[in-house]
Amino acid sequence: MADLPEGLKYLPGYLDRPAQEGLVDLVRHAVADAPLYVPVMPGTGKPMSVQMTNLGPLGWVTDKERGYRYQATHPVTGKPWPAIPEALLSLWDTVSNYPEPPQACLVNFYADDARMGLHQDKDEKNFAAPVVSISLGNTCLFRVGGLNRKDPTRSFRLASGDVVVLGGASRLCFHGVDRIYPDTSTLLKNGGRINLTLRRVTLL
Ligand SMILES: O=C(O)CCC(=O)C(=O)O
Ligand SMILES: [Fe+2]
Repeated sequence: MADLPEGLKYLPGYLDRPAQEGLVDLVRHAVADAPLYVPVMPGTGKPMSVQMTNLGPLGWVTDKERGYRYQATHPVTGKPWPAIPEALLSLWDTVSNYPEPPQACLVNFYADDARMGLHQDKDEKNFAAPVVSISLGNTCLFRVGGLNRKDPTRSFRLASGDVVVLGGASRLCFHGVDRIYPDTSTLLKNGGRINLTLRRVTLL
């Protein structure tokens, strides 16, 4: 696709249907142990429209008082996050071009009316490693811009099985999800969209 930021890899249809079903199954099992919860914005305490959980030694969390950060335990259960499944570690190995494994897999669940505002992924200490994003379920409208919030953006749809790698010069590009298109996939029985992002958090 033309005009994508340098370093952004867009891999449409990267995962076939059986691979997508396998990942949904793994996510379902993980969510039984580490339930989805509603994160709130720092300061205002405003709830996000996306529900979240994590896999891996570290997980991205946010709350009113302490803001955005990574921590080793689920904020509701207090338990360590479930492990990142082998299928995701191997996907990272194939597409990340980074020698160390991911330390966090953020699981975002979007109901069909959820969205995610334009933001940078910058709570990691490691910007050399890419963020690898996997889309499952209903198609979304994804927007990506530049390194400044006001830079021009371009939008494209991410369908179930698509993978995006925000690496290199695109690692800190602003991005967000403007909308979910209902009934565009049969993968999730009750609709909505799951996004998984694999991240390296620490430098070493
Ligand atoms: O849902 C997506 O495609 C993007 C998610 C995202 O940007 C994030 O979790 O930081
Ligand atoms: Fe992001």
